[in-house]
Amino acid sequence: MFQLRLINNVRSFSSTSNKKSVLQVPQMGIFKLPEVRNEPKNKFMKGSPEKAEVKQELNNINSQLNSSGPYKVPMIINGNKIFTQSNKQQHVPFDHKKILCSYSETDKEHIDLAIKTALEAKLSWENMPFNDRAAIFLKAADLLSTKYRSKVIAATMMGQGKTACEAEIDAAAELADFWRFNVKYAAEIYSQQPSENSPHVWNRLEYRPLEGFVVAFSPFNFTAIGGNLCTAPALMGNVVLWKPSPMSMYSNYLLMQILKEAGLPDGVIQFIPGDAPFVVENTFNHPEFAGLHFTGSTAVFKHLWKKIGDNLEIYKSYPRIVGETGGKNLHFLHKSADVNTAVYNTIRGGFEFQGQKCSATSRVYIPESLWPQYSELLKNEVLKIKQGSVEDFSNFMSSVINRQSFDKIKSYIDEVKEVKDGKQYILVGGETNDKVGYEIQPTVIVTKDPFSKTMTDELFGPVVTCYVYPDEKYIETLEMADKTTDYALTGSVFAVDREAIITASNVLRNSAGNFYINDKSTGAVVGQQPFGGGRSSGTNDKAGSILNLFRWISPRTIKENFVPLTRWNYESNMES
Ligand SMILES: NC(=O)c1ccc[n+]([C@@H]2O[C@H](COP(=O)([O-])OP(=O)(O)OC[C@H]3O[C@@H](n4cnc5c(N)ncnc54)[C@H](O)[C@@H]3O)[C@@H](O)[C@H]2O)c1
Ligand SMILES: N[C@@H](CCC=O)C(=O)O
Repeated sequence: MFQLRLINNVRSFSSTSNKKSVLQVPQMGIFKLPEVRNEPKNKFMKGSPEKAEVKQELNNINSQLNSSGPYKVPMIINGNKIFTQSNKQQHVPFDHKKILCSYSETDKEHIDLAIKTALEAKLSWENMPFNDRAAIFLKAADLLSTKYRSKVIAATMMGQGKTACEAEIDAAAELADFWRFNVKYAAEIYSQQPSENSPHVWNRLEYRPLEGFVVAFSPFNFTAIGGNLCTAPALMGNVVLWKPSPMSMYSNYLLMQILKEAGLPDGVIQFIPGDAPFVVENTFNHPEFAGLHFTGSTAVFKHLWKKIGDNLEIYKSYPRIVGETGGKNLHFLHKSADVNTAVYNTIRGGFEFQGQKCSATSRVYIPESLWPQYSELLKNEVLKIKQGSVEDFSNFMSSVINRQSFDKIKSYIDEVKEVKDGKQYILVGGETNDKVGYEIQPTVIVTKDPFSKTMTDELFGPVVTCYVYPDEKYIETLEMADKTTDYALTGSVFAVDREAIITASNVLRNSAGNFYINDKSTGAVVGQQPFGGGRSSGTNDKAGSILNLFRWISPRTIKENFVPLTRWNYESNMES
């Protein structure tokens, strides 16, 4: 393990109160962090304790909803739970009549209060020694992975429609990894110091947080992403206003409780559910707006970037803009590919969590020599997929998140069914049902048009489109795939032939920020595959890596001279 080399030996800080304290904190040791490893994932096998615990938490949620009604989620500003008159609801996607929670929406008065009290909390927070800041997030990771594990998993299952396995990967493992690995990366940043010192000089780098506050907007599809977007800047000493997604409100609220229990001082992260454009209008117009940490759709991110540009004259500093957005991710098979591997990975990549991952496989290129075998196996296996409530652990898939998403995906499928131009057809799936949940069958479309709408648009649902190419046109088809969409998030090549792998890697260099060889386009693990894409898919600042943390600091160079200066002129000046 590397060592923490803190430069600021003595700092002043106050703990949870907003009063400025004069308490001096000496540094009497250079502390080593505990070793960080990826959180092991439970499998929820029959009879396992973890399965029983999650089932119990699901029962607890149902009992609460039946006896007392939906959970009530407040804003949290400066540690205070605030309920307003304006309430919205989060539904259960696979049983949409059921309301999981109602949440209070922010108004102008409370956004102003959140900004004011965050800025008041800032000095104490940034002055807290790194060891203590680190301990808060390490403790939060441990609380999440033990005491709160099943509770957050159950909330993610009910609210976002994830199966137990998918919720485990996201809400337990990935978030614990984000919180632990970010601490390790922050320590690595702090230990990066100038390598050279002239005689009698000591050069240092101090990694200051940004001046002002950061705003985080998070998407519905990963509880972990919400928990990372607000905490990564906070770990580096920033204060953050977090607007969670309306469709992940309850699980995200639980994270605030964990952070509080872990010792996060009041005001450092303000939880402000609300109308997104309203929150934008009332935070982006502040001189102390210092950064945007966004994950969501490309259109929204581009809109936010323009807003920030329009307000540039207002700001004290140039705001940092970090945004990870949509994808149109490909699987590309070479004729040497292992067909079984390619098919099974396509099913996992395309249909896990109903295809609602930015990294979900949504276009597949198959050489014609493999198509008969590939299409038959794919069709037969997709027909075996069980879909329904996530409370039934034997289901592999559930429902998409809401009515808007259901209608959008259905409209794309219906168009393929209705336009009988002989260019595309449905190989398997294509049925939809919104009676109980927003259910869309796993659907495979086959197209002769490599630029058809389902080959280019992000659908964010369980729809995979296949394009069959002549075996001898491998390079040309790779080149075409590179130019097919504006997105460049994830992509995979399936091949045994090493030359084919090298060719794909070269041609697709800028088509994917995460490139996989004989593996699916989804499932990046913190600490192993830093995640993010280029082009319209985002700023590629790699969530859960050291690169992301660099965006939340503004380094100060410090040079100290130990020897007094005895004259102002130089030796060469003495001759004349
Ligand atoms: N690249 C990645 O790492 C990554 C990860 C997860 C999700 N995503 C992308 O996120 C999208 C799905 O998530 P979503 O449906 O929650 O995305 P979304 O863009 O609808 O919402 C994301 C966040 O932005 C807010 N928002 C919505 N409209 C807004 C507006 N006009 N102004 C300001 N904020 C606004 C939402 O309330 C939410 O908090 C997909 O496009 C997916 O690819 C990307
Ligand atoms: N990091 C996740 C995707 C996050 C986007 O939704 C993956 O690699 O599958």
